[in-house]
Amino acid sequence: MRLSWLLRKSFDFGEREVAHWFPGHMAKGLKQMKTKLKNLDCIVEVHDARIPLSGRNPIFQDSLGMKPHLLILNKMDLADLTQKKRILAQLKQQGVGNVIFTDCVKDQNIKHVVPVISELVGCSQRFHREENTETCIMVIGVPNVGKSSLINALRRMHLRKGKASRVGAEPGITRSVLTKIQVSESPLIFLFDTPGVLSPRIESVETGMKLALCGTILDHLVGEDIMADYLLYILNQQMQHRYVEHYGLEKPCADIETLLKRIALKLGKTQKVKAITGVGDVNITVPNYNAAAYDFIRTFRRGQLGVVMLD
Ligand SMILES: Nc1nc2c(ncn2[C@@H]2O[C@H](COP(=O)(O)OP(=O)(O)OP(=O)(O)O)[C@@H](O)[C@H]2O)c(=O)[nH]1
Repeated sequence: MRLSWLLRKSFDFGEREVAHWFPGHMAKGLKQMKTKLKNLDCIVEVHDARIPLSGRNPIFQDSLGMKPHLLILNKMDLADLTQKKRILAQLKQQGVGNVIFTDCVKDQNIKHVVPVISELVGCSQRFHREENTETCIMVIGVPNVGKSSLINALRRMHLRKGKASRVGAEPGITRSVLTKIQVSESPLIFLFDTPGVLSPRIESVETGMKLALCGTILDHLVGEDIMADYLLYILNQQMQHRYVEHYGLEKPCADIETLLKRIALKLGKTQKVKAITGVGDVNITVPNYNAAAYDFIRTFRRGQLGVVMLD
C-alpha cells in the first residue's frame, strides 16, 4: 500500500513559544546542584531513550570538568532500538562515550551500571585519592526520565545481595539529601539516595514537543491537542501504525480530528453541548476531543502504540 498521502512534509507549530513550558520554580534547585556536582566523583545522568539527543541539560558539563560521566538512556522498552548505532555515533561526536540503555521496570541492563561506574572512577584522576578511597556518585536528569526508578533498581540489585549498606545523614545536612547507599565494594562506591532534577534544555518548539510527549514537560502547558497532532505526525513518519488496530480504524489516518473523533466514540467520550439554532436551543452530542487526545498520549506513553525514536 502506498502511504505517501499520509506523510506531511513538515509539522506546523504555528506561533508557539517555548518560554513558559518549563516553569521557573521547577528549576529552583539548579544553582544548589551545581555546587554539589563539584564534590562528586562520577555523574550518572539519566535521560529518556526515545529522545537521546533532545533536551539534555548541559549544566553539569561545566561543573564536572574531566570527571567521569555515564549516560543512562532509560525506557529502552519504549524506544526504537534499530536506531541505536546512529544514536551512539552522534552522542560520541558530542563527547558522550559512556552510554548504557536500560529498562528500570524490568531491570534490563541494570547489572552493567555499577561495573561501568567502577571502571570509569578507577581510571579517573582524583584529587586526594590516596587519603579518601570513598567515591560518591549521584543520579541526575530532567523530570520523569526514571531517575528514582534507576536508584530503586540499583538498590534492589545491591541491597538484595546484602553487600550494600545504608549510610545515615551527616550532621548539619538534610537527611534526605545525604542518605547514601553502597553500590560497590571495590572501589568503594556510594550513591546519593536523592536524584538531582535538572530543567530540560528546550531549544526549539519541536524539542519541547518531543519532551512533552515523553512526559518531561507538563502537558497542559504545551496543549494536549497539539501534542496529539504531533504524535500522529511522528507515528505516521515512522510507519508506526499500531494505533490503527488499537483504536479499530480501517487504515492509517492523516488527520488528527478524524482520529480523535474515532477514539472518542470508541471510548464513549462524548459530551452534550447546547447549540443555538433558528428554531431555538438544542442539545447535541459531540466527541470530547480533549479526552480523546489525553487517551492517545497516555496510550503512547505506555508503549501500546509501538516503539519510536523521536531524535
Ligand atoms: N516503560 C518504562 N517506564 C519506566 C522506566 N523507568 C521508569 N519508568 C516510569 O517512568 C515514570 C517516571 O519514573 P521516575 O523514576 O519517577 O522518574 P524521575 O526521573 O525520578 O521523575 P521526577 O521525580 O519527576 O524527576 C514512572 O511511571 C516509572 O514507572 C522504564 O525503563 N520503562
